[in-house]
Amino acid sequence: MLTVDQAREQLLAAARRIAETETLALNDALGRVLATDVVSTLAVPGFDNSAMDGYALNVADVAQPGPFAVVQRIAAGDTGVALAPGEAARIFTGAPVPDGTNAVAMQEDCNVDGGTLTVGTPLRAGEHIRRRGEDVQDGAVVLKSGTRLGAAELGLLAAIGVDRVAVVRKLRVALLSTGNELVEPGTPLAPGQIYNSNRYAISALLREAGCIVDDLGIVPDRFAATRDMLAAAAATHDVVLSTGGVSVGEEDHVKAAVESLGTLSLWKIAIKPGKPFAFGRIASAGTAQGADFIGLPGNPVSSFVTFLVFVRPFLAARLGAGATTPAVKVPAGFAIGRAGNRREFLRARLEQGRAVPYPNQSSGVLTSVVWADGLVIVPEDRTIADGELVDFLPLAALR
Ligand SMILES: Nc1nc2c(c(=O)[nH]1)N[C@H]1C(S)=C(S)[C@@H](COP(=O)(O)OP(=O)(O)OC[C@H]3O[C@@H](n4cnc5c(N)ncnc54)[C@H](O)[C@@H]3O)O[C@H]1N2
Ligand code: MOO
Repeated sequence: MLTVDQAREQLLAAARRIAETETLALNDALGRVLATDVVSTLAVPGFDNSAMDGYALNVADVAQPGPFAVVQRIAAGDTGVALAPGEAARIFTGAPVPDGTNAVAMQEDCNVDGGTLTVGTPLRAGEHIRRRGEDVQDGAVVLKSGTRLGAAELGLLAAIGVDRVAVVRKLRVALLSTGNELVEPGTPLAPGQIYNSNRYAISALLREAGCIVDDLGIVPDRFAATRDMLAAAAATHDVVLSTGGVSVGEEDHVKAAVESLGTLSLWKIAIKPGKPFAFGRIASAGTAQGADFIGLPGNPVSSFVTFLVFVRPFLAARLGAGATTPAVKVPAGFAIGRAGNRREFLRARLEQGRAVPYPNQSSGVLTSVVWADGLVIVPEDRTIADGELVDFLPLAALR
């Protein structure tokens, strides 16, 4: 068996970075990956400005509490004129401080009587002034190529006046489901049949990972049809992903068809759930190097977990982005007395700061993933004592 780390390393090494880019308006770029570094052509803030509603003055001019003569009024969007010694300006948050200012007094600390200001609380030089460039300096690299654009990144791009960004084009993924027992929701079940849940869960995970998904449905149970479908998918997609049919005893045409069109490695990975996992490449006339093939295990929790642990970082690498798995240390709200030989990802919740696993950890129980807000990592060959610190991966950070 490969360890989780070995499997991840091999996948990342095989991930060919997408070179094509497109330029999008900021509002269309949410979740996309920056294709170039972004350098600011201006400073933010662009000018020294007031952090408070109050009075701009110079504490070196007049011994506090004053008096200062209030001679001008500067609102946000206005510009003032330089202060002479002993003068103050009525000023509002965000307004440029006039030359000669070295502090702003909050209006709550001020007493104004007929244009004469006294300040009740002693002020230090620099207080309540936001300096030019304290957020972004002119010429600074504000975001690096490979950054995934979230709400904060889009706000920062707007703050430096950028309205369009070059991003890596989306990955095109063909999704197929294998299994004669599968039926689509909306259709009645015959004995022995189950609903195709992976199709919906994995399609959603792919879209959350920034992919365009073409859902090819349930593969027909014939070799030639399967091979033709895979060849066509590989010609027009970056990745072909299937669920089911990767374990040992399976009568499954996907594996044979992938092998007839390219290469396939069936991996046994020391991970629970999700031990069987297939990875390969399908050659095609349409693309120079063909499409990647990923075969996820059929059990719904196994496909979900292996997607998060392996496929998500692989797709991110193809887009030139990093995918972090930000584990936090939390005390175990459980104990495991017998060490296993696979690294286990328990579906768990934080309750009073302790990680509590869902009672049924079977790889068919999708309720465990819905219930959980994270995955506890139980290392291979280890027991866990109640209260011991364990790694917890918040699901929200993995999607
Ligand atoms: N003798 C062995 N049997 C199994 C092994 C093994 O090592 N030796 N591994 C087990 C493990 S671990 C897993 S995980 C599964 C993976 O099997 P496959 O990837 O071949 O998946 P299937 O056999 O097709 O299905 C497994 C399970 O999942 C259900 N399924 C499949 N597709 C879907 C879908 N789209 N939506 C909902 N549920 C689906 C399927 O009905 C089965 O119940 O193999 C073990 N066996
Ligand atoms: O590893 Mo399998 O994924 O237990 O069900």
